[in-house]
Amino acid sequence: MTRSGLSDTIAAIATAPGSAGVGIVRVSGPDALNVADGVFKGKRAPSRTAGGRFLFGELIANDGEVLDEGLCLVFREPRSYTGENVVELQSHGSPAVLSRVLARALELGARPARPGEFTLRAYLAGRLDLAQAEAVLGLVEAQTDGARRQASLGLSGALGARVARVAAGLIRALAAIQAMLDYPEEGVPDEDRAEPLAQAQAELEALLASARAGQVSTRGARLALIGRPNAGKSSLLNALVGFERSIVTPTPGTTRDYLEAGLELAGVPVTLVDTAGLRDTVDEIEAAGVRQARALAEAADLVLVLEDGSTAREELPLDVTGTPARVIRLRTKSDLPAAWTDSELLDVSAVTGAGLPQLREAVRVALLGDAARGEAWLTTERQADAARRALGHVQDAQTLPDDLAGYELEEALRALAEITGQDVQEDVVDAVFRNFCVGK
Ligand SMILES: Nc1nc2c(ncn2[C@@H]2O[C@H](COP(=O)(O)OP(=O)(O)OP(=O)(O)O)[C@@H](O)[C@H]2O)c(=O)[nH]1
Ligand SMILES: [K+]
Ligand SMILES: [Mg+2]
Repeated sequence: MTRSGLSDTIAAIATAPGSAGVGIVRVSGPDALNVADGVFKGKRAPSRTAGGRFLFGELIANDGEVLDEGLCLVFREPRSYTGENVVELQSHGSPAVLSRVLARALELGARPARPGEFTLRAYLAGRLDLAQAEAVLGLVEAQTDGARRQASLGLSGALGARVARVAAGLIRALAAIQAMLDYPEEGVPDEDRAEPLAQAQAELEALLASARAGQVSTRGARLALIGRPNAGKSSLLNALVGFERSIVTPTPGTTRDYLEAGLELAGVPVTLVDTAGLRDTVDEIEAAGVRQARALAEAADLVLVLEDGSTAREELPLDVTGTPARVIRLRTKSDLPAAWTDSELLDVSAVTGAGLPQLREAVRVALLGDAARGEAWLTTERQADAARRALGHVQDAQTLPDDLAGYELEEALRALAEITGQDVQEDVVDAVFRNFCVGK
């Protein structure tokens, strides 16, 4: 997408494909009001709303045929989403009606909007920064409350504010360095440079720690349940999802093909993967399941390793030396008399539910770390990459003489500015908006 052609008027169906109670065609640009006049005939006096006005009336084709009854909402520039004149034509959410309304808008001089073009215009008009535009995409795509919360925080500008705090510290350090260079005889104290730099570094490290949490909370995570036959993997999956998703029997080797169940854990969209119990077996089907289980464990974001606490402990046919963040070890069937104990493992019972709250908390910590819930996180790889480069420059600045340190801090500030899009190349902006759907 390029920035040329932004002086024209665009139109698109803004609601999801398919039938629904209400559907919206959105029009933005200098001709939006003319388009509205051509496609909409009001029946009653306009009602006033905060941002503009809305009218009840009819949506009409070029030959005067009434397509549907509906509303016309007018948002005059600059008090609109894009900063331009915007009209939203609401009809019943019928694909047939919406395609005719859109066709009429195009006849009247609008052109089809490209993916993300409404939000791109909001960005170019300065109504949103780039991180906020990414948050719009995150909000549209949010499948869980956690993803929604992070997107809302991003959209509110909280991420921009967090980044601005880091930038302010760097500017303070830069000013101190400048003073040292210009007035060496004044004896500017070393702390004036060191303190804001150390603080900026800590804040950048916290921001980067939030990046993994942000990506997990938007993209979701895969959790594999792994263990010997009859360890209680299927029972635990059922207990976590709250219904009998997976077959449970006293026969070892019940689960062969793996199966998945989706749920929300700590605000994260999680896919639980139940697998075949690990053992050597001559059964061809079960052996294939065991091979698959190992591969699923490799590919998972987090592995729950289960061991039956009610029978003699057997060695796990699996290397669980993964980092603690990747593996949570469980002793199952804690409602039964313990055949062994191990303080390294978390006791759980699928039957009584004991230990499940602690398990959910352990999953939360493993997936999200200590990224604070109320704070804005970096949610895209683009943002994380810019923060990583900024941190590198800040670290370098602390080891260099003043004149070179100043240069590193300027580079760090440039990298930070990319997060909110104050200093980005057109192709980066295009890449951000390419991910949007038409109508956003
Ligand atoms: N008392 C008690 N029994 C349990 C618990 N979890 C599982 N069981 C029993 O242990 C047996 C095996 O449970 P499954 O959930 O099928 O175990 P699995 O690990 O999926 O077994 P495979 O699929 O064969 O590898 C069943 O008889 C379950 O009822 C538990 O927390 N407490
Ligand atoms: K079983
Ligand atoms: Mg099973």
